[in-house]
Amino acid sequence: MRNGEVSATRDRERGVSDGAAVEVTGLTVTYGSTTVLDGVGLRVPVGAVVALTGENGVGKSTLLRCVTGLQAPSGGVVTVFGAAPDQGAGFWRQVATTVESPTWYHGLTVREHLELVRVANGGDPADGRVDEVSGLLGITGLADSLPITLSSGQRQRFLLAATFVRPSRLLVLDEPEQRLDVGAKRALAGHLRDYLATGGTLLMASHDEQFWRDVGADEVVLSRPEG
Ligand SMILES: Nc1ncnc2c1ncn2[C@@H]1O[C@H](COP(=O)(O)OP(=O)(O)OP(=O)(O)O)[C@@H](O)[C@H]1O
Repeated sequence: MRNGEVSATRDRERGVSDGAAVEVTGLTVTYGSTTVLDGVGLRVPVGAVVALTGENGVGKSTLLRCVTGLQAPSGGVVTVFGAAPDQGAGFWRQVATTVESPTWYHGLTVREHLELVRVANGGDPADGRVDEVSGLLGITGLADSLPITLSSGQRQRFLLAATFVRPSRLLVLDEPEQRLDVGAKRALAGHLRDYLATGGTLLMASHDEQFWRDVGADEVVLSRPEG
Protein backbone atom coordinates (compact mmCIF):
# COMPACT_ATOMS: atom_id res chain seq x y z
CA MET A 1 0.00 0.00 0.00
CA ARG A 2 1.41 3.39 -0.97
CA ASN A 3 1.55 6.29 1.44
CA GLY A 4 -2.04 7.03 2.43
CA GLU A 5 -3.48 4.69 -0.14
CA VAL A 6 -6.79 3.69 1.30
CA SER A 7 -10.33 2.93 0.42
CA ALA A 8 -12.92 4.04 2.90
CA THR A 9 -15.38 1.36 1.96
CA ARG A 10 -16.81 0.10 5.23
CA ASP A 11 -20.48 -0.43 4.58
CA ARG A 12 -22.49 1.72 6.88
CA GLU A 13 -25.89 1.18 8.37
CA ARG A 14 -27.06 4.36 6.71
CA GLY A 15 -26.22 2.92 3.31
CA VAL A 16 -23.24 4.01 1.26
CA SER A 17 -23.65 3.96 -2.47
CA ASP A 18 -21.13 2.44 -4.86
CA GLY A 19 -20.22 5.81 -6.38
CA ALA A 20 -17.21 7.79 -5.26
CA ALA A 21 -17.70 11.27 -3.90
CA VAL A 22 -13.93 11.72 -3.83
CA GLU A 23 -11.35 9.75 -5.77
CA VAL A 24 -7.66 10.56 -5.46
CA THR A 25 -5.08 8.63 -7.41
CA GLY A 26 -1.30 8.97 -7.30
CA LEU A 27 -1.50 12.39 -5.68
CA THR A 28 1.89 14.05 -5.41
CA VAL A 29 2.61 17.49 -4.00
CA THR A 30 6.06 19.00 -3.78
CA TYR A 31 7.13 22.31 -2.32
CA GLY A 32 10.50 23.09 -3.85
CA SER A 33 12.63 20.04 -3.23
CA THR A 34 10.35 18.72 -0.47
CA THR A 35 7.81 16.07 -1.34
CA VAL A 36 4.85 16.26 1.02
CA LEU A 37 2.49 13.80 -0.65
CA ASP A 38 3.91 11.01 -2.78
CA GLY A 39 1.50 8.95 -4.83
CA VAL A 40 -1.36 9.11 -2.34
CA GLY A 41 -4.66 7.41 -3.13
CA LEU A 42 -7.95 7.92 -1.38
CA ARG A 43 -11.50 6.88 -2.16
CA VAL A 44 -14.49 8.26 -0.27
CA PRO A 45 -17.75 6.65 -1.36
CA VAL A 46 -20.90 8.75 -1.51
CA GLY A 47 -22.43 8.80 1.96
CA ALA A 48 -19.20 7.86 3.76
CA VAL A 49 -17.28 9.81 6.38
CA VAL A 50 -13.49 9.77 6.49
CA ALA A 51 -11.16 11.34 9.04
CA LEU A 52 -7.64 12.02 7.84
CA THR A 53 -5.26 11.72 10.74
CA GLY A 54 -1.50 11.82 11.13
CA GLU A 55 1.15 13.96 12.71
CA ASN A 56 1.50 17.70 12.18
CA GLY A 57 2.86 18.58 8.78
CA VAL A 58 2.14 15.23 7.15
CA GLY A 59 -0.01 16.79 4.45
CA LYS A 60 -3.64 16.51 5.56
CA SER A 61 -4.56 20.12 4.74
CA THR A 62 -2.62 19.89 1.51
CA LEU A 63 -4.65 16.86 0.46
CA LEU A 64 -7.91 18.62 1.38
CA ARG A 65 -6.89 21.69 -0.62
CA CYS A 66 -6.24 19.49 -3.64
CA VAL A 67 -9.65 17.83 -3.24
CA THR A 68 -11.36 21.22 -3.24
CA GLY A 69 -9.33 22.39 -6.22
CA LEU A 70 -7.85 25.23 -4.16
CA GLN A 71 -4.38 23.80 -4.80
CA ALA A 72 -3.11 22.22 -7.98
CA PRO A 73 -1.20 18.98 -7.29
CA SER A 74 2.26 18.36 -8.75
CA GLY A 75 0.97 15.02 -10.03
CA GLY A 76 -1.92 12.63 -9.86
CA VAL A 77 -5.64 12.85 -10.43
CA VAL A 78 -8.44 14.13 -8.20
CA THR A 79 -12.11 13.74 -8.99
CA VAL A 80 -15.12 14.89 -6.99
CA PHE A 81 -18.41 13.27 -7.98
CA GLY A 82 -16.65 12.01 -11.07
CA ALA A 83 -15.28 15.33 -12.33
CA ALA A 84 -12.18 17.40 -11.72
CA PRO A 85 -12.67 20.06 -9.02
CA ASP A 86 -12.98 22.92 -11.47
CA GLN A 87 -13.80 25.75 -9.06
CA GLY A 88 -16.88 26.64 -11.07
CA ALA A 89 -20.26 27.57 -9.61
CA GLY A 90 -21.50 24.01 -10.23
CA PHE A 91 -18.68 22.61 -8.13
CA TRP A 92 -19.30 24.99 -5.24
CA ARG A 93 -23.03 24.17 -5.30
CA GLN A 94 -22.04 20.64 -4.26
CA VAL A 95 -19.01 21.17 -2.07
CA ALA A 96 -18.73 23.25 1.09
CA THR A 97 -15.40 23.59 2.86
CA THR A 98 -13.54 25.23 5.69
CA VAL A 99 -10.16 24.53 4.11
CA GLU A 100 -9.61 28.19 3.29
CA SER A 101 -11.02 30.77 5.66
CA PRO A 102 -13.15 33.30 3.83
CA THR A 103 -12.58 37.02 4.06
CA TRP A 104 -15.26 38.72 6.09
CA TYR A 105 -16.81 42.01 5.11
CA HIS A 106 -16.13 44.92 7.41
CA GLY A 107 -19.34 46.30 8.83
CA LEU A 108 -21.47 43.21 8.24
CA THR A 109 -22.68 41.32 11.29
CA VAL A 110 -22.54 37.59 11.88
CA ARG A 111 -26.20 37.26 10.92
CA GLU A 112 -25.79 39.39 7.78
CA HIS A 113 -22.85 37.23 6.67
CA LEU A 114 -24.83 34.03 7.12
CA GLU A 115 -27.79 35.44 5.18
CA LEU A 116 -25.45 36.66 2.44
CA VAL A 117 -23.80 33.25 2.10
CA ARG A 118 -27.21 31.56 2.03
CA VAL A 119 -28.53 33.87 -0.70
CA ALA A 120 -25.35 33.72 -2.75
CA ASN A 121 -25.61 29.94 -2.83
CA GLY A 122 -29.19 29.86 -4.01
CA GLY A 123 -30.87 29.44 -0.60
CA ASP A 124 -33.71 31.38 0.93
CA PRO A 125 -32.42 33.53 3.82
CA ALA A 126 -35.85 33.47 5.46
CA ASP A 127 -36.39 29.69 5.38
CA GLY A 128 -35.14 29.18 8.93
CA ARG A 129 -31.86 27.54 8.01
CA VAL A 130 -29.75 30.45 9.31
CA ASP A 131 -31.62 30.30 12.65
CA GLU A 132 -31.28 26.53 12.81
CA VAL A 133 -27.52 26.52 12.15
CA SER A 134 -26.95 29.48 14.48
CA GLY A 135 -28.77 27.63 17.23
CA LEU A 136 -26.91 24.41 16.75
CA LEU A 137 -23.56 26.17 16.88
CA GLY A 138 -24.58 28.38 19.78
CA ILE A 139 -24.07 31.70 18.01
CA THR A 140 -27.64 33.00 18.04
CA GLY A 141 -26.65 35.55 20.67
CA LEU A 142 -23.80 36.75 18.44
CA ALA A 143 -26.10 37.64 15.51
CA ASP A 144 -25.43 41.36 15.78
CA SER A 145 -21.70 41.04 16.50
CA LEU A 146 -19.01 41.89 13.98
CA PRO A 147 -16.74 38.93 13.12
CA ILE A 148 -13.67 40.90 14.17
CA THR A 149 -14.97 41.02 17.75
CA LEU A 150 -15.35 37.23 18.12
CA SER A 151 -13.11 34.99 20.20
CA SER A 152 -11.20 32.28 18.34
CA GLY A 153 -13.72 29.61 19.37
CA GLN A 154 -16.66 31.84 18.43
CA ARG A 155 -14.98 32.54 15.09
CA GLN A 156 -14.66 28.80 14.48
CA ARG A 157 -18.38 28.36 15.22
CA PHE A 158 -19.16 31.20 12.82
CA LEU A 159 -16.95 29.69 10.09
CA LEU A 160 -18.73 26.36 10.48
CA ALA A 161 -22.13 28.09 10.42
CA ALA A 162 -21.21 29.89 7.19
CA THR A 163 -20.26 26.51 5.73
CA PHE A 164 -23.41 24.74 6.88
CA VAL A 165 -25.89 27.33 5.59
CA ARG A 166 -24.67 26.52 2.09
CA PRO A 167 -26.45 23.63 0.36
CA SER A 168 -23.91 20.83 -0.26
CA ARG A 169 -23.46 17.12 -0.95
CA LEU A 170 -19.87 16.99 0.27
CA LEU A 171 -18.29 18.69 3.26
CA VAL A 172 -14.51 19.06 3.32
CA LEU A 173 -13.56 20.23 6.79
CA ASP A 174 -10.09 20.93 8.16
CA GLU A 175 -10.03 20.17 11.89
CA PRO A 176 -13.63 21.32 12.41
CA GLU A 177 -13.36 20.63 16.14
CA GLN A 178 -10.43 22.99 16.68
CA ARG A 179 -10.90 25.60 19.43
CA LEU A 180 -14.43 24.35 20.24
CA ASP A 181 -15.47 23.64 23.81
CA VAL A 182 -16.84 20.24 24.79
CA GLY A 183 -20.49 21.15 24.29
CA ALA A 184 -19.90 22.71 20.89
CA LYS A 185 -17.92 19.66 19.76
CA ARG A 186 -20.76 17.40 20.81
CA ALA A 187 -23.31 19.55 18.95
CA LEU A 188 -21.07 19.61 15.88
CA ALA A 189 -20.68 15.83 15.89
CA GLY A 190 -24.46 15.48 16.11
CA HIS A 191 -24.99 17.84 13.21
CA LEU A 192 -22.45 16.00 11.06
CA ARG A 193 -24.15 12.67 11.83
CA ASP A 194 -27.46 14.22 10.70
CA TYR A 195 -25.77 15.51 7.53
CA LEU A 196 -24.53 12.00 6.77
CA ALA A 197 -27.91 10.45 7.57
CA THR A 198 -29.51 12.64 4.92
CA GLY A 199 -27.09 11.51 2.20
CA GLY A 200 -24.16 13.86 2.66
CA THR A 201 -20.52 12.83 2.45
CA LEU A 202 -17.80 14.10 4.77
CA LEU A 203 -14.03 14.24 4.40
CA MET A 204 -12.21 15.92 7.25
CA ALA A 205 -8.83 16.21 8.90
CA SER A 206 -8.84 15.82 12.66
CA HIS A 207 -6.53 15.47 15.63
CA ASP A 208 -9.35 14.59 18.01
CA GLU A 209 -10.02 10.87 18.04
CA GLN A 210 -13.04 11.09 20.30
CA PHE A 211 -14.59 13.67 17.98
CA TRP A 212 -14.14 11.75 14.75
CA ARG A 213 -15.28 8.54 16.44
CA ASP A 214 -18.40 10.40 17.63
CA VAL A 215 -19.09 11.34 14.04
CA GLY A 216 -18.64 7.70 13.01
CA ALA A 217 -15.70 8.28 10.70
CA ASP A 218 -13.37 5.74 9.16
CA GLU A 219 -9.80 6.72 9.95
CA VAL A 220 -7.25 7.18 7.21
CA VAL A 221 -3.77 7.74 8.57
CA LEU A 222 -1.42 9.78 6.43
CA SER A 223 2.28 9.11 6.86
CA ARG A 224 5.36 10.84 5.55
CA PRO A 225 6.77 9.68 2.25
CA GLU A 226 9.65 7.26 2.64
CA GLY A 227 13.16 8.43 1.88
N1 LIG B 1 2.77 27.00 0.70
C1 LIG B 1 3.68 26.17 1.23
N2 LIG B 1 4.98 26.29 0.92
C2 LIG B 1 5.89 25.44 1.42
N3 LIG B 1 5.60 24.42 2.25
C3 LIG B 1 4.32 24.26 2.59
C4 LIG B 1 3.29 25.11 2.10
N4 LIG B 1 2.12 24.70 2.60
C5 LIG B 1 2.40 23.63 3.38
N5 LIG B 1 3.72 23.36 3.37
C6 LIG B 1 4.38 22.27 4.07
O1 LIG B 1 3.75 21.07 3.70
C7 LIG B 1 3.71 20.19 4.79
C8 LIG B 1 2.28 19.71 4.98
O2 LIG B 1 1.50 20.80 5.46
P1 LIG B 1 -0.02 20.59 5.81
O3 LIG B 1 -0.53 21.88 6.31
O4 LIG B 1 -0.72 19.96 4.65
O5 LIG B 1 0.10 19.51 6.99
P2 LIG B 1 -1.01 18.99 8.01
O6 LIG B 1 -0.92 17.50 8.04
O7 LIG B 1 -2.35 19.54 7.67
O8 LIG B 1 -0.49 19.60 9.38
P3 LIG B 1 -1.25 19.98 10.76
O9 LIG B 1 -1.65 18.69 11.41
O10 LIG B 1 -0.20 20.69 11.52
O11 LIG B 1 -2.41 20.87 10.42
C9 LIG B 1 4.30 20.91 5.98
O12 LIG B 1 5.64 20.51 6.14
C10 LIG B 1 4.23 22.37 5.58
O13 LIG B 1 5.30 23.10 6.15
